[in-house]
Amino acid sequence: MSAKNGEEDVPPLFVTKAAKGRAAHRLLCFTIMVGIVLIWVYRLGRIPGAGRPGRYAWVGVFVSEVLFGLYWVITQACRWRVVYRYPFRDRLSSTRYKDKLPAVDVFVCTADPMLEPPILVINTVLSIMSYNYPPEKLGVYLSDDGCSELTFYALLEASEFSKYWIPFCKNYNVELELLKSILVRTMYEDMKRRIESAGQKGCVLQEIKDRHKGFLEWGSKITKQDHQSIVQILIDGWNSKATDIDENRLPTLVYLSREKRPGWAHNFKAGSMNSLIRVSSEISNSPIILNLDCDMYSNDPNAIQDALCFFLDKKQGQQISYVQYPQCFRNVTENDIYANASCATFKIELAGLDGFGGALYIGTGCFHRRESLLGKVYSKDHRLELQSVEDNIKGRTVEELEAASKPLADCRYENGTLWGEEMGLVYGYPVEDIVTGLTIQCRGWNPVYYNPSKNAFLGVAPTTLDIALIQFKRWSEGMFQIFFSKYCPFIHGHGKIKMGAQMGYCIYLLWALLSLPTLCYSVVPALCLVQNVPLFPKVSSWWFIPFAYVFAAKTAYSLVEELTCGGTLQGWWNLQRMWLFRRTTSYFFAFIDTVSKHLGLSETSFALTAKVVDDEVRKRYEKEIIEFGSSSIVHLMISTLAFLNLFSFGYGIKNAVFSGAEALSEFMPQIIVSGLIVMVNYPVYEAFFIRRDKGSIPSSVVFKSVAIASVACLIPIY
Ligand SMILES: O=c1ccn([C@@H]2O[C@H](COP(=O)(O)OP(=O)(O)O[C@H]3O[C@H](CO)[C@@H](O)[C@H](O)[C@H]3O)[C@@H](O)[C@H]2O)c(=O)[nH]1
Ligand SMILES: [Mn+2]
Repeated sequence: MSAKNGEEDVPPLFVTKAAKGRAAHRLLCFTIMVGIVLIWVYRLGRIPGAGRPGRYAWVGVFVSEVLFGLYWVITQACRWRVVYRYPFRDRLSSTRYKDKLPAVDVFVCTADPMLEPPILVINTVLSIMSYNYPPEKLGVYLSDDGCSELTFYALLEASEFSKYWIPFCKNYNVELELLKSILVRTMYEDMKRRIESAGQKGCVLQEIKDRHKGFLEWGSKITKQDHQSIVQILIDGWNSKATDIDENRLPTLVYLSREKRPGWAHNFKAGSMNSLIRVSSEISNSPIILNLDCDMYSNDPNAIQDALCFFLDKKQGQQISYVQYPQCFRNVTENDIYANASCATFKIELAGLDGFGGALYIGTGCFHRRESLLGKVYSKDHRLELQSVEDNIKGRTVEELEAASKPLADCRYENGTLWGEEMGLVYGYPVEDIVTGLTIQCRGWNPVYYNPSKNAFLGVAPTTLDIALIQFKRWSEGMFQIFFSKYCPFIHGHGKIKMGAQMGYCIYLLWALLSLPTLCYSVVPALCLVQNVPLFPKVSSWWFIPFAYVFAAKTAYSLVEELTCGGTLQGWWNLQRMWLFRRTTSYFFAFIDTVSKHLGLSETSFALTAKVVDDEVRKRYEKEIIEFGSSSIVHLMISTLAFLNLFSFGYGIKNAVFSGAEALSEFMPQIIVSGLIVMVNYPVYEAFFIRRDKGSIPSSVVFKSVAIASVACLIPIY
């Protein structure tokens, strides 16, 4: 090995490569941009004069096209400089790094034993405990915001089962999904039965409770919203006596339920993560933290090694604050009916943001450097602390450690501190992850987005339309709030992160705003059509070309993108529908709620998504039949838009047939717009006219929406 300036020439642990086809993409962007500008020019030059019908409709459509166009520009920021990362896992196993492997703490968050069944939670925990990583360097912390003895009981069972399970995984090199051995399988099934039967009873049997002191914490009357801090170390992994059946060491396993009291804001997942950071600092204090949602199990026992390649790289590793993996799901059906997989987001957009140094932190599947998460500003001399867990413990007993860490999870602890502001995850936003990632980048760190070919983690995607839309409402609302806060990337990030990254953030932060032009485009052309007010150039005019080109090019582009990312044609079509549903419901209600929050009318909340549904619903999901089923305002909105466009499309066709070529040419673009909306809404009509199952649209919703749509058709156009 050669020596340069006294420094050893170490091979890098990862490389970064630019995506192919940049030039072609940029050329296409240019032509689309020309089309967009021509559309603006056309609109601007032909605003109907005062008093003429359709003047306001015209202006509305024009404003929508301006917003769509500008939004399109920022979505290209994310496609401009796409980069991919490639770690060299094998190089890490060389002797050079053998003793330098840092300890890793894994945080798992759960919040409700009904929506997130304990068996699901411990599946995640068990998958992490069997990582192919020195167990004495691994700590697993479960934060239970549900403060449930059922979850605690499940974790206790898991700690016992792990003694058989971990050696089994290591001997046979299996992962959770490949649970095949008869003995271990039976043990697992038995454990699962016990946990689920406790769940059905709603409590843990006294004879089981007598087996562990931890249950004493649930002695007095405690509720989810009102209880003391609970810290229980179930496996003290630093103790050489904590071993599995093969006498190999076990990872540390800790249960935490931070204190909650009425009147104290608990800040949802961000609060839970911050308690985890502090409690773990008292126990293992590992320099690397992996953070996972409770439904997201590890699918690759070597994922830690991959992530470490980034942190330990001699040249660039020092500045890396976190390594974010994509959020992939184990329950996505072939054509991804609710567009959960977001292929283009995870394969292209996030990699594109990474190209500008703006890799997002998306809350789960993310390895952090503890010090950057704590709020440290990047400086050149940061090194990963290699202090061992034993050193941190300083000979204290399990009871002493529990006693010392409990106060760190108390409500009062954060009073008058910088937690939630400059330390730990940021408070006040339902998307704590995005805003926290942004603040970390603004402190000079350089995160990495890594999308391995083998999924490192697999989570649970929503399986009903309601859950899918509620999730997007929380996200779009949270992100819109960030845009209007002091953390707006253009202000907070000014001079600190690249312009491309600032713009890239806005793809997501501005989701809620997009609801307005989308609603305008799905209502105004339809209403104008039934009132015989033309809004677009005639098909026979030259001006029709930019409209047609921009639409065709963007559509073809998104289709090609989806197919190259592994999606199906049907999946892409489903994405178009979800795109419309999200924008006209989730984003719209998020927009309204954000505005009302600014007026002080409501408070931030975090709507937890259910990870399990009943059998009937699950079967429909597996058959890719959309679950409408409830009569919420969301469904009223969806079916009103569907019927409005059905009416206008029908009217437009009828008119075209009777009024001849001239009218056809004039109204064709509007017929197309309504026709497309009708086509993507096909499942809505089907749910009303054909389906009879419980997931179809309640007739009350349909009657209301037909009434609203009919009345709307009578409104004169201004
Ligand atoms: O008060 C709370 C609320 C939630 N959670 C946990 O947060 C995680 C995410 O909640 P979930 O209902 O599954 O929401 P998702 O929409 O699936 O979550 C995505 O979006 C969130 C931000 O909105 C991020 O925090 C998540 O990491 C990201 O996966 C789960 O493990 C919950 O147990 C808590 O610990 N405490
Ligand atoms: Mn989730």
